Amino acid sequence: MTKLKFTKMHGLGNDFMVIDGINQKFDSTTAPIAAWAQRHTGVGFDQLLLIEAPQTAKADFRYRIFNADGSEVEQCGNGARCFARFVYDKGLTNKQQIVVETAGGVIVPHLNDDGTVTVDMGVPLFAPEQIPFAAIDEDDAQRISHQLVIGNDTVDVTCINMGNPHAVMVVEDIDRAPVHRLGAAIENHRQFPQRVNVGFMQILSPYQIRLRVFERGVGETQACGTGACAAAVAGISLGVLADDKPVQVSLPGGLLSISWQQQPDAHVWMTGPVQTVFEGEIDYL
Ligand SMILES: N[C@H](CCC[C@H](N)C(=O)O)C(=O)O
Repeated sequence: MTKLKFTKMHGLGNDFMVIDGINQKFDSTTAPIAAWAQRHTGVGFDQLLLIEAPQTAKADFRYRIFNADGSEVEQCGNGARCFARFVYDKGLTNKQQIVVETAGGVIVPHLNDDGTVTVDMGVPLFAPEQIPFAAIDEDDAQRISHQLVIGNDTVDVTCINMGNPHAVMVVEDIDRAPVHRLGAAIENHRQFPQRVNVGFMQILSPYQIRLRVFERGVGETQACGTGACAAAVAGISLGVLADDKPVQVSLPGGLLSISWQQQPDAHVWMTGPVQTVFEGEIDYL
């Protein structure tokens, strides 16, 4: 039995088990990821982040993301900030601007001098087939907002792909929103063939929102980076948020700043904090 070294990190309470898969053997197909994710009997985390060598010469690294239920997914915004801090602090790079491949596309974190990290999260996608979302008819397929029937409820969601799929709804008061009931129902709704992350957004001003996210494969988290990006893009697209200044997104775990101009191929930029909590090792193989 060998020991697997890992680092526990978080971005606004969205927490991660970070593994250097370059200098250690790690096989994601056999690792007990869901068991390690358990908060009472395992390490406890929302996602496991695996650092690997890049597959193309254009990138510095590849980083893979596994939810607490063991599912591998395309993108993680809070994880991208922790990834950048990890590879720099571990001496795997001396760059402060890092090009990294993910299953959801190439992103570029920038380590800022004040300790925060700014990430170019790429271009948001809206077409149903890009979410993916199974539109009910041709008219539905032309829209970015869709009506979902959930039992006796009908909810309006705006769908954005940030590398991973998001369904965002506007609510009056996120403290009273049925995040767990409706979040679970929408996550597994038949019109989301790959499931979906579900954002509950309360508009405070054209530049400020409160947000709770019921994450695919996890449940409600303290913060969701791609969810904050998706909510800001949804709000700007719906005309309830402005795009001439960053949108301040207040999540249960703290604040993210999201910038996006509503123009073709405009990139989404996210800035927020990172925290390293402890170094650990666990029996493995
Ligand atoms: N649950 C997400 C992955 C993690 C996203 C989140 N932790 C973030 O910071 O973006 C999904 O299944 O697509």
